[in-house]
Amino acid sequence: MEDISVGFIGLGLIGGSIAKSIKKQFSSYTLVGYDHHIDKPNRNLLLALEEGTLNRITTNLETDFSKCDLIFLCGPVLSNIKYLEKLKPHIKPNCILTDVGSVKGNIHEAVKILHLEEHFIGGHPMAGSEKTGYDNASDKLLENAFYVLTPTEKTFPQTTKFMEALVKKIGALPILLDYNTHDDVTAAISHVPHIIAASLVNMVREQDNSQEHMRLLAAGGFKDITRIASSSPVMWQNICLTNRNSIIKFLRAIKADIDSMENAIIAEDEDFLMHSFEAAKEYRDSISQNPKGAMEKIYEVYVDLLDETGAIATIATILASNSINIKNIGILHNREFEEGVLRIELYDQSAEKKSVELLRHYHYTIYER
Ligand SMILES: NC(=O)C1=CN([C@@H]2O[C@H](COP(=O)(O)OP(=O)(O)OC[C@H]3O[C@@H](n4cnc5c(N)ncnc54)[C@H](O)[C@@H]3O)[C@@H](O)[C@H]2O)C=CC1
Ligand SMILES: O=C(O)C(=O)Cc1ccc(O)cc1
Repeated sequence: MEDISVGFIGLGLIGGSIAKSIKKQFSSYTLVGYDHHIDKPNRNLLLALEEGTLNRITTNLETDFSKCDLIFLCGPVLSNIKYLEKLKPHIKPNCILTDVGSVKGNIHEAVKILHLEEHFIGGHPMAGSEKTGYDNASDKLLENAFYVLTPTEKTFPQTTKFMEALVKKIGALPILLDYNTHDDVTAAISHVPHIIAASLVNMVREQDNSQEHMRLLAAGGFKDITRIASSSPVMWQNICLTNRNSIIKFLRAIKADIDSMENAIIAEDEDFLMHSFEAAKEYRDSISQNPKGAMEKIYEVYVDLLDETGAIATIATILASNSINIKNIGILHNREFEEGVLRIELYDQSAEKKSVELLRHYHYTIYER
């Protein structure tokens, strides 16, 4: 990629991490930063300039961003939208505008109204943390994380290609989605979980006794499920205000589920409770331990185990002697496989296909799921 000028509006955790990664991969690119204190540059920008991540900081969008080939909008989702209008009269004809916001529908609507579709491609790195600010930014933050891009039919193919290449170069995994699908998916796996984490913390805060025993005894499970409640309040307020339909849909679904659990507890319905926890465990266990928390495709084979000594070793040997590496192996007991079945996780689709063929060849019973 030829040397270009890249602008950042908002240089906190995500903007800072992208800027650091780009600077590391493309040291000759010119990086310019702007943040929301118009009169005096803020701490995030000064730190990034001092470290050499940014070449320049500016308080003047009109002059400095008119030279940019690529501009990242990295503030809270509602503020990103406001910058579209401010930037429109000043950007170069071939400038690419992108954002990192957790909601995509709202910014795409604004882009349409402003006739900026030929400049804009939405983005959302599916990685981050409960921390904020440039102090916590890292060139490693996006490594191996999915990075959603939301081109539309108006996006130039070369813009999509350029962004895919850039995302790969900074170590993330580009995935193209339409913006409505993005907003539905993230409502279920990110936005509603955040609301639940916040509600759980608030429930404990309100229900604790005067000696604060709940706060004192809050243990691993509570801390795991509520870590994200420490995230930036303004960011989550903006997300809730912009992805309303999808969030409301999934909040209603989970409220219905909690109601069913409550009814089962009132009715002492042992089976219902057992099946609910079993189904949750099975699905959760099937989500592999990706370090960034992203859901990746799982390649797996289920095999009936013969009741004889060394049965697992025989299967492992068949696969190993055919150069198939096993990622994970274990016996699974659940309602579907009451007697137990051997679950073998592989690294890719071709290993999965080859394993099925081989084990069938050796007369093993394979279950397709
Ligand atoms: N925190 C996370 O884990 C993730 C956040 N996102 C999205 O990334 C965006 C930024 O989030 P973070 O970097 O985490 O937040 P942050 O709080 O670390 O950084 C936000 C930056 O934007 C600046 N800012 C705020 N309002 C502004 C305005 N009106 N004009 C210019 N600058 C402004 C702040 O000064 C700060 O430097 C949000 O849209 C969020 O939805 C996306 C993926 C993950
Ligand atoms: O901290 C975590 O585990 C997160 O899930 C961070 C996060 C927050 C918002 C996003 O849009 C994407 C990722």
